[in-house]
Amino acid sequence: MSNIRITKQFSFETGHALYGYDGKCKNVHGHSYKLSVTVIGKPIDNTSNVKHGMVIDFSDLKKIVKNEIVDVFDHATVFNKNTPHVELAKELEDRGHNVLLVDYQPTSEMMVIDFAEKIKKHLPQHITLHSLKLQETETSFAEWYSTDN
Ligand SMILES: Nc1nc2c(c(=O)[nH]1)N=C([C@H](O)[C@H](O)COP(=O)(O)OP(=O)(O)OP(=O)(O)O)CN2
Ligand SMILES: [Zn+2]
Repeated sequence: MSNIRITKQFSFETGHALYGYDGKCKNVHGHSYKLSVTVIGKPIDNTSNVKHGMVIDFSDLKKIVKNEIVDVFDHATVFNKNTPHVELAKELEDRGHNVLLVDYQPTSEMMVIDFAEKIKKHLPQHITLHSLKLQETETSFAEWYSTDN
């Protein structure tokens, strides 16, 4: 049976600020992120399996990515907890805002690395994470490929 790549796409709205950056993205601002998740595996070849013909049910992939990423990042503001932004984060949290502290600079590169680790932990054994594409704006995106790592 051939190996097949399948992809599911997601979107979420997230705020962030790049502490120490020398451009406008040092300010708190937000993006409508688009995330494409591609996994690779062989379609199940067993007529008595309800998932016959599927690498992984798109809805099972959706559950993993929704639980691990979309529901966590959507309408949250992400700050690097290793910077003075942690004080701003605390103030916002105390005022009831949805704040997410991460231990990295929240660029699209670093977020996609984080997402890859989170998704890999929850995939069934016979499925491999092939790649992720995180689109921050219409013209900017970062990609993670298993073959590069
Ligand atoms: N390598 C990276 N560079 C930048 C990142 C990043 O995550 N990785 N992030 C930002 C900002 O957060 C923001 O995304 C601005 O990006 P940019 O593409 O510069 O956005 P613009 O709207 O100015 O782009 P246009 O050229 O107008 O489409 C900055 N850099
Ligand atoms: Zn940004």
